[in-house]
Amino acid sequence: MAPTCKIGPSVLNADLSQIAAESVRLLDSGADYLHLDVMDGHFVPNLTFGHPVVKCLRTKVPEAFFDMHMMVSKPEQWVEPMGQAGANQYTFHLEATRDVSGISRKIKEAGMKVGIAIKPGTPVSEIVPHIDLADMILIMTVEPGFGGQSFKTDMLPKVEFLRKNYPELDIEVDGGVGLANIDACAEAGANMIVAGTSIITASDPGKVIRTMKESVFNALNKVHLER
Ligand SMILES: O=C(CO)[C@H](O)[C@H](O)COP(=O)(O)O
Ligand SMILES: [Fe+2]
Repeated sequence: MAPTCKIGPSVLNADLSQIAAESVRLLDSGADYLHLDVMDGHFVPNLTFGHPVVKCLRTKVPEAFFDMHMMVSKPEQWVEPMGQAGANQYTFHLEATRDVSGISRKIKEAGMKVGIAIKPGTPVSEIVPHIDLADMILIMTVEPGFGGQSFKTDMLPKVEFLRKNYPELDIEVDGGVGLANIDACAEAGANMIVAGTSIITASDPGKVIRTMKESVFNALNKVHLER
């Protein structure tokens, strides 16, 4: 099935004391899912929140798709707690595990979709042997750890490679994405767009989300027409 366009704002740079209200505001602005950044202070030099927060958030946001970006050193450790907390997709970093098939099986057994992320320094070729295990591949367009960083355009060839070789794959970009680079992301073939700062700080988040959706929709349509 052809990939569809989905915009998933990250709440990383939102007012985390109001994470539920901020999540509702983003969903009411047209977000297709929520991208929740979990950091353990080991895999990345920053610390955010874990499954207890996700469990509470789920009670306030019962319907939304929670895309967990697990920037943690021991991703296996948090699979079951996140599944029980109500997460829908569990995206671990390829660099954080030696047993991709084992953790992927655990994620599916916990009732979640499998996401595999790679950092800017990891070649896209390293993901190829595992591609059949994944529901989604996340191409980091910043060094993971902080929101508000500058977009790394040189990551887009990784997206192009994946889209060319896996036309049905969900491909997500994450980090520094905004209106200045959404067309490049869409034309490279990304169909799941994570944007934090550019949406959270916008005076009209709905307008930013609609503009991003239009860009990705046009790019997906163009590819479809060229086939
Ligand atoms: O994974 C992340 C950082 O490691 C965040 O999801 C990403 O940075 C989103 O925030 P922004 O759009 O502000 O870059
Ligand atoms: Fe993220």
